[in-house]
Amino acid sequence: MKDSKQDLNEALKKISATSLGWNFDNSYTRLPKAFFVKQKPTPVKAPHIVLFNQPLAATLGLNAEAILEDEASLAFSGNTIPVGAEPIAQAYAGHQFGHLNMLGDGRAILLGEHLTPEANRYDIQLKGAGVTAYSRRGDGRAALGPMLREYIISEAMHALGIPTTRSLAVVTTGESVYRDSILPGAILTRVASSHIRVGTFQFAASHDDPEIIRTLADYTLNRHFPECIGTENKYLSLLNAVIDHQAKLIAQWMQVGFIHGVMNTDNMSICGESIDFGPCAFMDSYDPATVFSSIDQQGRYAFGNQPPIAQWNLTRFAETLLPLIHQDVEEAIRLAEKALRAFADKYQQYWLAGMRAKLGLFTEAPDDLALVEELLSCMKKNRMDYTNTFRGLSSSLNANAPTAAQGNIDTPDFITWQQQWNKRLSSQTKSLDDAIALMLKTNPAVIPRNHQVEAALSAAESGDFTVQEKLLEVLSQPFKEDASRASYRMPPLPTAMPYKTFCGT
Ligand SMILES: Nc1ncnc2c1ncn2[C@@H]1O[C@H](COP(=O)(O)OP(=O)(O)OP(=O)(O)O)[C@@H](O)[C@H]1O
Repeated sequence: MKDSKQDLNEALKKISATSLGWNFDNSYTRLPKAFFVKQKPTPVKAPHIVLFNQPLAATLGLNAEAILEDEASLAFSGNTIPVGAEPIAQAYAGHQFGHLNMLGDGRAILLGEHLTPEANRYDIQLKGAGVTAYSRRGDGRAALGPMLREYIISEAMHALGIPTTRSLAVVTTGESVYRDSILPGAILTRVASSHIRVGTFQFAASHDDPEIIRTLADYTLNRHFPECIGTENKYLSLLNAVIDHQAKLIAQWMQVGFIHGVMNTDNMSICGESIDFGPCAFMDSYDPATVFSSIDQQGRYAFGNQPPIAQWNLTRFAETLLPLIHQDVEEAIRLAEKALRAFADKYQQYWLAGMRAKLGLFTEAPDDLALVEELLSCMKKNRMDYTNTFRGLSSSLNANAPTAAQGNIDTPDFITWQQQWNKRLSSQTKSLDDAIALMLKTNPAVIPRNHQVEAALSAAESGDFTVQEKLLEVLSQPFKEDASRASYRMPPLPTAMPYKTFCGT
């Protein structure tokens, strides 16, 4: 992006709409009118682009090098609408902490679907772009801190190899938003394979018309699961595919210690991407009861509850599909229940396969589950750091490791566990070097530590984006380890106050 202070005129506005190279094809707007309302973003006073994701722009096939800073500020604030975009707010419902509500994009506006040169389809959405028909009593806006947080965490998740929506840009608006205090406003450009949520199906099912839900299911099959279309019962196949994707996703979250924090059904994406990074955070010391969100008083969305909550959400999804799965209600329920029961097995398989890799194991042995569970209970008892313990395991095997076995300790239970694990490793035909290599690409050295994220956000709120830029750079290579990154691996001080996250800002 070139730095330019040239004045903006109408001609430039027209260029800005096209010069990025958007290629919109808005299939969602061809759905029945119930699914969305047409809604343009509300222009903001003084848009200024503060973050732009060049690698993601390249993935999307955009001409990011060519765009001027002022053009980008207009384009990513919604002050100009790209040619071909058909801005809408999407309707959806959602079980929020167990209670069903009718929702919809209250502060997000979908510009449209961009087709990359390889014909991959991505939703381009502006989050914080103004009021919509679904805003209820909200102002349609977002504060800078939470949008930067979503940018950091979503990009960190991507670098960890976890399916996720992504962040293309953050623009400050020059306007204030009023929460508990007065905060700077911002807009995030979110990129997603789609924004079809479990809640979108719940919204469709709330209509007394099976054709509405069939239309959404067919649309979803075409867009995300074309391989299911030719099967004997394509709607049951859809249910199975969504269950499978979620089992895999949640297993990946559990392997890196990610706590989503607000797994409401409107925050579960049908295509299996992580979405909505409001109150999420990564766990430091291992404890399945860990909760960071200030509003999750019962621990509904605690770390260890994420797999059963995913199954609960999938059950709500299955309910919406019942009329499509079979004409006979009892048979439909029987088929759906069978599919849902498979979630636990699938999840366990994905999780155990991932945990084996974290321990450098290439083969399967009957005692592996017990080996993993013993390590976790030792970590819990000794309050060991989840990320550093796993990363430290490979250093403990390697006398030439770049750093000391950071995170590992010498309590009798951990030493006994290490002996069992070493025995298990030596039963493999693969070499120890192979095991170490597997572990080093499976166990991240760096995750978005809560205190690092907060430091980046508070610097940004006072106008200094360099802390965030450095953090983003480190997080873009989470498996890399060198002395310059050592401070990013430090857990919070034991004396630090318990960390709290907040959503809805
Ligand atoms: N400031 C706001 N103005 C209007 N609606 C809002 C506002 N904040 C949240 N909402 C709406 O409240 C609902 C729940 O909010 P939540 O914080 O889970 O979503 P979000 O972060 O805005 O959106 P998403 O799930 O798309 O990431 C959503 O329908 C959202 O659009």
